[in-house]
Amino acid sequence: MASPPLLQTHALCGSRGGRALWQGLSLQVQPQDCRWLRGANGSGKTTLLRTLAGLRSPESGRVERGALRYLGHAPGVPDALTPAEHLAFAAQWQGSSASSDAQKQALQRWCGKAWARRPARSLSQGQRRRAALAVLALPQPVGTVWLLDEPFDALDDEGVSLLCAQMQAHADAGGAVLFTCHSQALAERVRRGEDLVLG
Ligand SMILES: Nc1ncnc2c1ncn2[C@@H]1O[C@H](COP(=O)(O)OP(=O)(O)OP(=O)(O)O)[C@@H](O)[C@H]1O
Repeated sequence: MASPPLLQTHALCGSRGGRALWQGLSLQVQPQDCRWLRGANGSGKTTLLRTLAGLRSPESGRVERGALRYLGHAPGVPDALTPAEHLAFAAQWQGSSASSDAQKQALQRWCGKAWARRPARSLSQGQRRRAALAVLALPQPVGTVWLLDEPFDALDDEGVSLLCAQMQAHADAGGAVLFTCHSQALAERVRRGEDLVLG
């Protein structure tokens, strides 16, 4: 028997500034999916991810969701926090059982020793992106869906490989990923399951 979807939408419609972006979208995200959400600039990818995450109301229709992690286009690490503090705050906020060991491992994997305890305001875009991505390495419920908006932005080659491995391992473990990315070559390194195309 097929597994139940981890996230699904029913006749979802979305618009922005009076312009319809998508209509009647019935999407099912299954365990082990790693799906590329693609479309031209302005086609509504960010708006859709935010709607799926519950950060924005749809025009009509509904979303059924379980555990999820949303990472926006901007890394979203507050200026005043260090990557270590951001991770500790995220672990607490998620109510995750992330031990200090799990936090340490996530920090070591993603953030350099030289800057993991410096305020984000003093970090580069790539370092900030890494601090945001470290949160995904914390323990989380089985079947969590990751909604990632341009997660490869600003990463160097090593960061890209690390993220590809993290996305694949998450899908292998029964989670799912829906991601945007403007590079076909990058998307092809991780995509699994049908693309979702807007526009
Ligand atoms: N604050 C806003 N007010 C009105 N319209 C907006 C606003 N922000 C975005 N839009 C419009 O909503 C549409 C969808 O934007 P969205 O950011 O979801 O697209 P996108 O596919 O993620 O684009 P990109 O590939 O450029 O990141 C665009 O046509 C944009 O002009």
